[in-house]
Amino acid sequence: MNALSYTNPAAIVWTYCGWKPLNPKGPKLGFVRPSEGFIARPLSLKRAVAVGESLNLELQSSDVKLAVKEFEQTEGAAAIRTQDVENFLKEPESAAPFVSRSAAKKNKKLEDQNDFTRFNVRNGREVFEERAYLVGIVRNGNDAFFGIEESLHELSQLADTAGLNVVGSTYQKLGSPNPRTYIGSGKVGEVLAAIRALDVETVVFDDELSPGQLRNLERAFGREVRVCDRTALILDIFNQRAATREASLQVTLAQMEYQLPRLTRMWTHLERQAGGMVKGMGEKQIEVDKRILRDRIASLRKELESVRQHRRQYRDRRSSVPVPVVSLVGYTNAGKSTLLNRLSGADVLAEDRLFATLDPTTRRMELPDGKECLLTDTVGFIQKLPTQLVASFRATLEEIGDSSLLVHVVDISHPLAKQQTEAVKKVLAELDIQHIPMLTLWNKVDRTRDTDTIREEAGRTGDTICISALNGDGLQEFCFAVEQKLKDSMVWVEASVPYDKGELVSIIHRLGIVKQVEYSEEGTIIKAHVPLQLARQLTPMRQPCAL
Ligand SMILES: Nc1nc2c(ncn2[C@@H]2O[C@H](COP(=O)(O)OP(=O)(O)OP(=O)(O)O)[C@@H](O)[C@H]2O)c(=O)[nH]1
Ligand SMILES: [Mg+2]
Repeated sequence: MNALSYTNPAAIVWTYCGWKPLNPKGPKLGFVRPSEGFIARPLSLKRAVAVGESLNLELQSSDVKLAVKEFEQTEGAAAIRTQDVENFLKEPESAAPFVSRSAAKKNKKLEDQNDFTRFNVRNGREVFEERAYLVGIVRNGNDAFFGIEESLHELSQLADTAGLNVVGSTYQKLGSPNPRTYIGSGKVGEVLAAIRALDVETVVFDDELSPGQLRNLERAFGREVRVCDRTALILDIFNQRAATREASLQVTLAQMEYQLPRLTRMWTHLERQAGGMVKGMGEKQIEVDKRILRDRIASLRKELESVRQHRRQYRDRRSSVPVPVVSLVGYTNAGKSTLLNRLSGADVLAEDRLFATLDPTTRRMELPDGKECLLTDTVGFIQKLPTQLVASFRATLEEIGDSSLLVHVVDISHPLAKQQTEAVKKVLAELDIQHIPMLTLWNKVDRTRDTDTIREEAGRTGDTICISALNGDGLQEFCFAVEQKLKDSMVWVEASVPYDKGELVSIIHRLGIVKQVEYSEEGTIIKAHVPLQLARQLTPMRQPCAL
């Protein structure tokens, strides 16, 4: 049958694919794929337009009147290339025979394998640069503080960090995400058209997808297209970046917990880099895999606990010399590591990518008055932080609770500086650390245009200092502020330190502000402002303070 005998573009598409009409005379055409006996329902009007557009077919309203109702199984339409259809429409008889979907994919895979230029080195690993397409939604009455464009922009930065090549993006306004496919079915068709037009290999969604949504979207886009969400992307980045045993255990655990309910071909990204591809897992296999996964999760938890125990002991030892700890917190890419490097001469990786730092790094830093403190760099925050990650990294984040001072680093040159600040505050609020004094740094002032206004605003906010970690602007002011804050948080003690504990006296001199020293028969009587932890150590030796 000649496809041109149909006026419905969808029908042309299906016939071209070699499908047979179910009822050639009826207005609502269904089609049967002969080899598989699969019955396709007609395309919706919207979908037909989308498919038609992707095929560059000119649609008349009379053409599409026939195309009604939802069409969910889209595999057939997806395989056709515009050029093929054009050739077919011009010369139906002599056009090249339709290349079956799997053969076309095989060819494409071979092409890919030869495409060595798409292997890039990221985080010391070879990553295949897949072509990615981003999809988000704007919820009506959205109370999120990130606009959709910004959220997608951030998603594209994440994709870039993960080693993907973003070729396009789209979004849809919805009351709430579609429970079956996250976006509406019409939009699914549109994305599918884009997948074909741009040769997309991975579609990344801006929110976490439910296991059902993931499955349905995978089905809609076909097996060769990887469907992935923001969470999977962040987990992927963390996996690539984890350097210490603890971080890599935490990430693996988070990944497995995410993977468990979604056990499909989701995690082929890394396997694909290794040259393999898990495909066509049978139901039974999935059940077996789920059990294996559960067992591994349990043993990982145990291992993680013992690693943490180790670190806790190390930390306890460290706190036996109670040097005040200043923790740098803030949104990812705010400049925390750059600041740490600048102030302590450390050599922590700082780069213009999200999540450069995963492991807390601590360095000694000298303050203007000669006192010292420990400066700790922490993992950056991000909006929509995956819950699995929050849980896994909780222990790392909780260490912030031991600090004497929190320094919130903000990239003030970022257009969304305010929203990022709020997102960080939200995570901090969940950590039960409100009692710790906080200093805010507006970093990257060298990149801002109206520096004076920003400085004025910082002045009004109080406890906010403008700096440039890059060129050193404002760092002296910052150091003085840290010194002042630490002093403010010190406790006044009067203690009689026995002579056999002479080392304590030198610690008090090193960390505290000593006001008076006297020598009695029992020991050194010392009056000083000292950090809280040191005051606790001195408790047995303390004397009642004179009022
Ligand atoms: N212009 C300018 N760039 C800066 C400044 N501070 C940091 N940067 C740049 O910002 C980027 C991110 O800096 P990092 O120090 O890696 O940021 P981070 O907060 O540690 O990021 P994560 O580890 O990902 O959380 C790097 O390219 C830095 O060179 C600054 O004061 N001015
Ligand atoms: Mg960093």
